Amino acid sequence: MEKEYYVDRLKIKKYSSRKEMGAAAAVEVGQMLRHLLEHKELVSVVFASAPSQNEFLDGLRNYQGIDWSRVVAFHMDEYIGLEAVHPQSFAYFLNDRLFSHVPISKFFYIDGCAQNVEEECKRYEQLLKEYKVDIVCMGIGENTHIAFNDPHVADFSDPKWVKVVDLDEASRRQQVNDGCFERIEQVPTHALTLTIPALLSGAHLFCIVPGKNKAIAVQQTLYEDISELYPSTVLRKHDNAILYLDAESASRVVMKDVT
Ligand SMILES: N[C@@H]1[C@@H](O)[C@H](O)[C@@H](COP(=O)(O)O)O[C@@H]1O
Repeated sequence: MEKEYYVDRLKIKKYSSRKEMGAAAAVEVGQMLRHLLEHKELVSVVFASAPSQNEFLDGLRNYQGIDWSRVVAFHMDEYIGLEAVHPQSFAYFLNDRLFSHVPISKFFYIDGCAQNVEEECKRYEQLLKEYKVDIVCMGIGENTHIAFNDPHVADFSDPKWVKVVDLDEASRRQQVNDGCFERIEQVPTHALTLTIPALLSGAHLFCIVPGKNKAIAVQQTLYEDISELYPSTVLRKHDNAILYLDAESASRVVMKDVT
Protein backbone atom coordinates (compact mmCIF):
# COMPACT_ATOMS: atom_id res chain seq x y z
CA MET A 1 0.00 0.00 0.00
CA GLU A 2 1.22 3.49 -0.77
CA LYS A 3 -0.85 5.89 1.34
CA GLU A 4 -3.81 6.09 3.71
CA TYR A 5 -6.13 9.11 3.68
CA TYR A 6 -9.34 10.24 5.32
CA VAL A 7 -12.07 12.38 3.80
CA ASP A 8 -14.55 13.05 6.60
CA ARG A 9 -14.96 9.62 8.25
CA LEU A 10 -14.14 7.61 5.15
CA LYS A 11 -10.74 5.92 5.16
CA ILE A 12 -9.07 5.64 1.75
CA LYS A 13 -6.35 3.17 0.84
CA LYS A 14 -4.52 3.48 -2.44
CA TYR A 15 -2.58 0.66 -4.11
CA SER A 16 -0.40 0.71 -7.19
CA SER A 17 -2.29 -1.96 -9.13
CA ARG A 18 -5.75 -3.42 -9.37
CA LYS A 19 -4.42 -6.85 -8.42
CA GLU A 20 -2.66 -5.53 -5.33
CA MET A 21 -5.78 -3.64 -4.30
CA GLY A 22 -8.02 -6.69 -4.68
CA ALA A 23 -5.61 -8.89 -2.75
CA ALA A 24 -5.31 -6.36 0.08
CA ALA A 25 -9.08 -5.93 0.37
CA ALA A 26 -9.49 -9.71 0.43
CA VAL A 27 -7.00 -10.05 3.29
CA GLU A 28 -8.72 -7.31 5.31
CA VAL A 29 -12.21 -8.71 4.75
CA GLY A 30 -10.88 -12.20 5.53
CA GLN A 31 -9.32 -10.95 8.76
CA MET A 32 -12.55 -9.19 9.71
CA LEU A 33 -14.57 -12.34 9.04
CA ARG A 34 -12.23 -14.40 11.20
CA HIS A 35 -12.31 -11.80 13.95
CA LEU A 36 -16.13 -11.59 13.98
CA LEU A 37 -16.46 -15.39 13.88
CA GLU A 38 -14.42 -15.56 17.08
CA HIS A 39 -17.12 -13.55 18.84
CA LYS A 40 -20.33 -14.46 17.01
CA GLU A 41 -22.00 -17.70 16.06
CA LEU A 42 -23.06 -16.39 12.66
CA VAL A 43 -21.71 -13.56 10.52
CA SER A 44 -23.70 -11.98 7.70
CA VAL A 45 -22.19 -10.36 4.63
CA VAL A 46 -23.68 -8.44 1.69
CA PHE A 47 -21.76 -8.77 -1.57
CA ALA A 48 -21.76 -6.66 -4.74
CA SER A 49 -21.93 -8.35 -8.11
CA ALA A 50 -19.76 -6.56 -10.63
CA PRO A 51 -16.47 -7.12 -12.47
CA SER A 52 -14.90 -4.48 -10.23
CA GLN A 53 -15.03 -7.10 -7.46
CA ASN A 54 -13.25 -9.87 -9.38
CA GLU A 55 -9.75 -9.57 -7.94
CA PHE A 56 -11.16 -9.14 -4.44
CA LEU A 57 -13.45 -12.17 -4.74
CA ASP A 58 -10.60 -14.27 -6.14
CA GLY A 59 -8.53 -13.33 -3.12
CA LEU A 60 -11.32 -13.95 -0.63
CA ARG A 61 -12.16 -17.42 -1.88
CA ASN A 62 -8.52 -18.39 -1.41
CA TYR A 63 -8.15 -16.78 2.01
CA GLN A 64 -7.54 -19.50 4.56
CA GLY A 65 -9.07 -19.93 8.00
CA ILE A 66 -12.63 -18.68 7.47
CA ASP A 67 -15.32 -20.98 8.84
CA TRP A 68 -17.70 -20.39 5.93
CA SER A 69 -20.25 -22.76 7.50
CA ARG A 70 -21.05 -19.90 9.90
CA VAL A 71 -21.32 -17.19 7.25
CA VAL A 72 -24.61 -16.18 5.62
CA ALA A 73 -24.56 -14.08 2.47
CA PHE A 74 -26.82 -11.61 0.71
CA HIS A 75 -26.45 -9.76 -2.54
CA MET A 76 -27.28 -6.11 -2.99
CA ASP A 77 -29.27 -6.03 -6.18
CA GLU A 78 -30.88 -8.14 -8.89
CA TYR A 79 -32.36 -7.45 -12.30
CA ILE A 80 -36.09 -7.83 -12.62
CA GLY A 81 -36.82 -10.65 -15.04
CA LEU A 82 -33.62 -12.65 -14.58
CA GLU A 83 -33.65 -15.92 -12.65
CA ALA A 84 -30.81 -16.80 -10.30
CA VAL A 85 -29.54 -19.40 -12.79
CA HIS A 86 -29.39 -16.87 -15.63
CA PRO A 87 -25.69 -16.24 -16.47
CA GLN A 88 -26.22 -12.46 -16.43
CA SER A 89 -27.97 -12.41 -13.05
CA PHE A 90 -26.13 -11.10 -10.04
CA ALA A 91 -26.89 -14.26 -8.08
CA TYR A 92 -25.19 -16.31 -10.80
CA PHE A 93 -22.20 -13.98 -10.74
CA LEU A 94 -21.65 -14.50 -7.01
CA ASN A 95 -22.20 -18.24 -7.21
CA ASP A 96 -19.68 -18.41 -10.00
CA ARG A 97 -17.04 -16.16 -8.41
CA LEU A 98 -17.36 -17.14 -4.75
CA PHE A 99 -20.06 -19.45 -3.42
CA SER A 100 -19.26 -22.42 -5.66
CA HIS A 101 -15.74 -22.29 -4.17
CA VAL A 102 -16.43 -21.97 -0.43
CA PRO A 103 -18.80 -23.94 1.85
CA ILE A 104 -21.06 -20.99 2.67
CA SER A 105 -23.84 -21.68 5.18
CA LYS A 106 -26.53 -19.91 3.16
CA PHE A 107 -26.78 -17.51 0.24
CA PHE A 108 -30.11 -15.67 0.30
CA TYR A 109 -31.18 -14.74 -3.23
CA ILE A 110 -33.22 -11.76 -4.27
CA ASP A 111 -35.77 -13.32 -6.61
CA GLY A 112 -35.76 -11.15 -9.74
CA CYS A 113 -38.66 -13.17 -11.10
CA ALA A 114 -40.91 -12.96 -8.04
CA GLN A 115 -44.61 -12.74 -8.97
CA ASN A 116 -45.09 -10.02 -6.41
CA VAL A 117 -42.04 -7.77 -6.29
CA GLU A 118 -43.30 -5.69 -3.37
CA GLU A 119 -43.64 -8.86 -1.29
CA GLU A 120 -40.17 -9.92 -2.40
CA CYS A 121 -38.76 -6.58 -1.23
CA LYS A 122 -40.41 -7.04 2.17
CA ARG A 123 -39.19 -10.64 2.48
CA TYR A 124 -35.60 -9.64 1.78
CA GLU A 125 -35.79 -6.62 4.10
CA GLN A 126 -36.98 -8.88 6.92
CA LEU A 127 -34.10 -11.27 6.34
CA LEU A 128 -31.58 -8.43 6.40
CA LYS A 129 -33.04 -7.13 9.64
CA GLU A 130 -33.19 -10.59 11.19
CA TYR A 131 -29.55 -11.42 10.46
CA LYS A 132 -28.19 -7.88 10.95
CA VAL A 133 -25.53 -7.04 8.43
CA ASP A 134 -21.97 -7.30 9.75
CA ILE A 135 -20.05 -6.63 6.55
CA VAL A 136 -20.87 -5.01 3.22
CA CYS A 137 -18.49 -5.52 0.29
CA MET A 138 -19.45 -3.04 -2.37
CA GLY A 139 -18.47 -1.06 -5.45
CA ILE A 140 -19.23 2.44 -6.68
CA GLY A 141 -20.72 2.87 -10.14
CA GLU A 142 -19.53 5.31 -12.78
CA ASN A 143 -22.48 7.54 -11.87
CA THR A 144 -21.61 7.16 -8.13
CA HIS A 145 -24.43 4.70 -7.48
CA ILE A 146 -24.09 2.25 -4.64
CA ALA A 147 -25.93 -1.00 -5.33
CA PHE A 148 -28.51 0.25 -7.87
CA ASN A 149 -29.25 3.51 -6.08
CA ASP A 150 -28.70 5.75 -9.08
CA PRO A 151 -28.89 9.50 -8.37
CA HIS A 152 -32.53 9.84 -9.45
CA VAL A 153 -33.76 7.17 -7.00
CA ALA A 154 -31.22 7.50 -4.17
CA ASP A 155 -32.71 8.48 -0.81
CA PHE A 156 -30.47 8.73 2.25
CA SER A 157 -33.56 8.46 4.49
CA ASP A 158 -35.35 5.79 2.51
CA PRO A 159 -38.01 4.14 4.71
CA LYS A 160 -37.57 0.94 2.67
CA TRP A 161 -34.57 -1.36 2.85
CA VAL A 162 -35.23 -3.02 -0.51
CA LYS A 163 -37.04 -1.40 -3.41
CA VAL A 164 -37.80 -1.54 -7.13
CA VAL A 165 -35.86 0.96 -9.22
CA ASP A 166 -35.52 1.92 -12.85
CA LEU A 167 -31.93 2.14 -14.00
CA ASP A 168 -30.56 5.30 -15.50
CA GLU A 169 -28.80 5.22 -18.84
CA ALA A 170 -25.32 5.64 -17.35
CA SER A 171 -25.87 2.58 -15.20
CA ARG A 172 -27.11 0.49 -18.10
CA ARG A 173 -24.30 1.68 -20.36
CA GLN A 174 -21.74 0.73 -17.73
CA GLN A 175 -23.01 -2.85 -17.83
CA VAL A 176 -22.14 -2.93 -21.53
CA ASN A 177 -18.74 -1.25 -20.99
CA ASP A 178 -18.01 -3.79 -18.23
CA GLY A 179 -18.64 -6.60 -20.73
CA CYS A 180 -21.71 -7.95 -18.93
CA PHE A 181 -24.00 -7.37 -21.94
CA GLU A 182 -23.29 -6.80 -25.63
CA ARG A 183 -25.80 -4.02 -26.25
CA ILE A 184 -27.63 -1.55 -24.05
CA GLU A 185 -31.02 -2.83 -25.25
CA GLN A 186 -30.19 -6.16 -23.61
CA VAL A 187 -29.63 -4.62 -20.18
CA PRO A 188 -32.79 -4.91 -18.06
CA THR A 189 -34.45 -1.60 -17.30
CA HIS A 190 -35.50 -2.38 -13.72
CA ALA A 191 -33.99 -4.00 -10.68
CA LEU A 192 -34.52 -4.73 -7.01
CA THR A 193 -31.92 -3.04 -4.86
CA LEU A 194 -30.96 -2.65 -1.24
CA THR A 195 -31.48 1.00 -0.39
CA ILE A 196 -28.92 3.31 1.13
CA PRO A 197 -30.10 2.84 4.77
CA ALA A 198 -29.86 -0.94 4.27
CA LEU A 199 -26.30 -0.69 2.95
CA LEU A 200 -25.28 1.72 5.71
CA SER A 201 -26.76 -0.59 8.35
CA GLY A 202 -23.68 -2.77 7.83
CA ALA A 203 -21.25 -2.51 10.72
CA HIS A 204 -18.20 -2.62 8.42
CA LEU A 205 -18.15 -1.35 4.84
CA PHE A 206 -15.43 -2.38 2.39
CA CYS A 207 -15.72 -0.38 -0.86
CA ILE A 208 -13.66 -1.83 -3.68
CA VAL A 209 -13.31 0.59 -6.58
CA PRO A 210 -10.57 -0.03 -9.17
CA GLY A 211 -10.10 1.20 -12.72
CA LYS A 212 -9.77 4.36 -14.74
CA ASN A 213 -13.48 4.46 -15.59
CA LYS A 214 -14.06 5.17 -11.87
CA ALA A 215 -11.65 8.11 -11.48
CA ILE A 216 -14.35 10.77 -11.82
CA ALA A 217 -16.80 8.86 -9.62
CA VAL A 218 -14.11 8.59 -6.93
CA GLN A 219 -13.38 12.31 -7.19
CA GLN A 220 -17.10 13.09 -6.82
CA THR A 221 -17.43 10.64 -3.92
CA LEU A 222 -14.69 12.42 -2.00
CA TYR A 223 -15.12 16.09 -2.88
CA GLU A 224 -18.74 16.82 -3.82
CA ASP A 225 -21.17 17.86 -1.10
CA ILE A 226 -22.77 14.87 0.58
CA SER A 227 -26.09 14.52 -1.23
CA GLU A 228 -28.21 12.15 -3.26
CA LEU A 229 -26.90 13.77 -6.46
CA TYR A 230 -23.80 11.68 -5.81
CA PRO A 231 -25.09 8.69 -3.79
CA SER A 232 -21.65 7.36 -2.80
CA THR A 233 -20.85 10.62 -0.94
CA VAL A 234 -22.90 9.13 1.91
CA LEU A 235 -20.03 6.72 2.61
CA ARG A 236 -18.20 9.68 4.19
CA LYS A 237 -20.72 9.59 7.03
CA HIS A 238 -20.25 5.93 7.98
CA ASP A 239 -18.10 5.16 11.04
CA ASN A 240 -16.37 2.09 9.62
CA ALA A 241 -16.01 2.44 5.88
CA ILE A 242 -12.84 1.86 3.87
CA LEU A 243 -12.42 2.78 0.21
CA TYR A 244 -9.88 0.68 -1.71
CA LEU A 245 -8.45 2.35 -4.83
CA ASP A 246 -5.86 1.50 -7.43
CA ALA A 247 -3.61 4.08 -9.14
CA GLU A 248 -6.13 4.58 -11.94
CA SER A 249 -9.26 5.10 -9.88
CA ALA A 250 -7.26 7.33 -7.48
CA SER A 251 -5.83 9.52 -10.24
CA ARG A 252 -7.99 12.49 -9.21
CA VAL A 253 -7.55 12.09 -5.43
CA VAL A 254 -5.84 15.12 -3.95
CA MET A 255 -2.77 14.28 -1.89
CA LYS A 256 -3.25 17.10 0.62
CA ASP A 257 -5.88 14.92 2.27
CA VAL A 258 -3.14 12.65 3.62
CA THR A 259 -3.41 12.36 7.41
N1 LIG B 1 -24.96 -4.85 -9.45
C1 LIG B 1 -23.92 -3.92 -9.19
C2 LIG B 1 -23.66 -3.76 -7.74
O1 LIG B 1 -23.61 -4.99 -7.12
C3 LIG B 1 -22.41 -2.92 -7.61
O2 LIG B 1 -22.10 -2.67 -6.29
C4 LIG B 1 -22.59 -1.59 -8.26
C5 LIG B 1 -21.28 -0.90 -8.44
O3 LIG B 1 -20.62 -1.65 -9.37
P1 LIG B 1 -19.28 -1.33 -10.02
O4 LIG B 1 -18.29 -1.46 -8.97
O5 LIG B 1 -19.05 -2.27 -11.11
O6 LIG B 1 -19.37 -0.02 -10.61
O7 LIG B 1 -23.13 -1.74 -9.56
C6 LIG B 1 -24.24 -2.57 -9.70
O8 LIG B 1 -25.28 -2.09 -8.97
